[in-house]
Amino acid sequence: MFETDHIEGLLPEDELDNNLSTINKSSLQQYKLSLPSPSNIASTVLLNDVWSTNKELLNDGAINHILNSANLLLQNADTSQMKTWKSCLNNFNAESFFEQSLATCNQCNSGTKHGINEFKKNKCMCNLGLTDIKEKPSKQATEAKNSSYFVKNLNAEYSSQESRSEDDQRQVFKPRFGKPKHVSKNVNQPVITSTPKNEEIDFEKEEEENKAHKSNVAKIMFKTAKEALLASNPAAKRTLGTSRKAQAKFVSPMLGAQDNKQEAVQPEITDERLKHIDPKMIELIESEIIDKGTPIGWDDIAGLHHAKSTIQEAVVWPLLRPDIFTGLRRPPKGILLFGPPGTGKTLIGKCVAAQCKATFFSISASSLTSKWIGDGEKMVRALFAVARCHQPAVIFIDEIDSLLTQRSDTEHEATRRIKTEFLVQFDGAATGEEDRLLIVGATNRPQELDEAARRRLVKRLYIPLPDAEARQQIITNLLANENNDLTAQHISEVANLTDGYSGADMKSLCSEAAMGPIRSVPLSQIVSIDRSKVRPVCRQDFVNALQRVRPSVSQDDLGQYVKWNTTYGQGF
Ligand SMILES: Nc1ncnc2c1ncn2[C@@H]1O[C@H](COP(=O)(O)OP(=O)(O)OP(=O)(O)O)[C@@H](O)[C@H]1O
Repeated sequence: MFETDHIEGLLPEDELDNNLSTINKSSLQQYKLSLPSPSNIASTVLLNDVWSTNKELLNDGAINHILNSANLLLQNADTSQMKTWKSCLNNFNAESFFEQSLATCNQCNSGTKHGINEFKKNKCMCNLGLTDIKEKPSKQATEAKNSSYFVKNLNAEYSSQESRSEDDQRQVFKPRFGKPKHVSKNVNQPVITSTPKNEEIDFEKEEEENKAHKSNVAKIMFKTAKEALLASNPAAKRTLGTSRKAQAKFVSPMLGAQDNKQEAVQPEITDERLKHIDPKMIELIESEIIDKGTPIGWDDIAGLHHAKSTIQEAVVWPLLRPDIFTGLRRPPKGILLFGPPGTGKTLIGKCVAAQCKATFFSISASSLTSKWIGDGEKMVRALFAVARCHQPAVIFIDEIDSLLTQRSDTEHEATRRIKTEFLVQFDGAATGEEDRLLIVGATNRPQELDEAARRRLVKRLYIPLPDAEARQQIITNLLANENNDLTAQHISEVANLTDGYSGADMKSLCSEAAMGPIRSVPLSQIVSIDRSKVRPVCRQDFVNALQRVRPSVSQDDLGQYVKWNTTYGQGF
């Protein structure tokens, strides 16, 4: 540790300048800046470097000269302007400093300063003006000798080395250059013989401490956006940085946005049944799989009277009155809706959920085997677990054929595992007396379902294409909110012209017809025209639309459904 207390003030400023006259001023400045603290690391680095490269060549005079120069520099250091030593040392060239600290050689009359290389090569042993300062003091040594500091700290101590103990000898070198150096016991050769290992360790330690300090300061000064927000708005704590839990709603991170909505934040799910389920999956199910759309009523589904009454009797009433539907009246846990695409299978599933006041979970089986490939198995488990927490619940599985296909040698291992998990969960739901879960499977390819699926989906209902009456109802329902001048006769006419159209096809037809009035508006007015000025949808629009929208289901396909229905369906 550099001892400033007893040195400061001992050497007047101008004397110091004189003593340092042979030393480059910019080096002095650099050295001053490199001093981070009174711990004097920079000088230690410098001297370690010099000693490690030149220790065999250094004689007493050279050492004393270096010590003296460095001492004076240190004394002159302005601690108030100190910067961190490491950043300053980046620019610090110890070798150049060493050269600058050497005086002009006046013994070999070279007239120039010797470089460190000459010094190393020992080309000139005239000591470069650094002969033992006791016997042949150099100019700066003479000047320094005159100063009280030098007399007290260097010359006097050095001259009395012989009478010192080893410990005391260390003190000769210690105060000016940081940590104590090991010196030879030979008083005539007080050359440093080695740089102790622990000194290097100390140095590293100091560097570590410096880093830690910087990091601490940075931590104090730096605030992340989240921390800044929390500092100014502690209420935001609940919504930032943590994953939302199963029932948590989205809360805007905007300042103050949530102030009025605190009540809307729902409590976390603490249900034991969800303990082993990945919260992310629960969240996904809550956000993507639970259908929170408009409730569907029986009247919203055109036609399909048989299917509707069967479902009502088989599953809706039992779900509403589980106390009556026990024993033999116990409802099936799974039903299958099969038929051509766009005939209202999903509508029926939604309607069942709405009528039973149940939570409607809607998932596509193909997404289990593709979108969540790898996680499909877990997703199935999570789905049933969340559904159990939301009883009564309807789990609607679209394209169930892609999950419960007939086994084959080419079946993918992941798909097989999902399927197994699904059947396990299904059976669990089926046997759980208390569970009020209904699994509704929908498929356009019932013939691909395997036996295990057929057995579990006890009620298998054919959802056919809508008949003329159903198509008429679909048109009427869809036009109810549109400006139109179609009479019942017109609608019936359109219904008769659309044999073979599915419910989804009918919807497309009505959308196309509704574009007729818009297409009749001149392009120049389309942006500005008043809504009331747009003409109503008319019969001709449907005639035109019929040219563009064609039925999507082929007769061949219909034949297969009928056949499968005869074999495995409820039949009607
Ligand atoms: N019977 C129907 N009554 C009223 N609208 C229907 C009917 N069938 C189909 N639709 C209309 O067709 C759209 C698609 O129906 P839905 O999704 O229920 O068919 P889907 O049988 O589930 O089809 P997919 O097999 O392709 O999944 C519905 O949104 C509805 O507008």
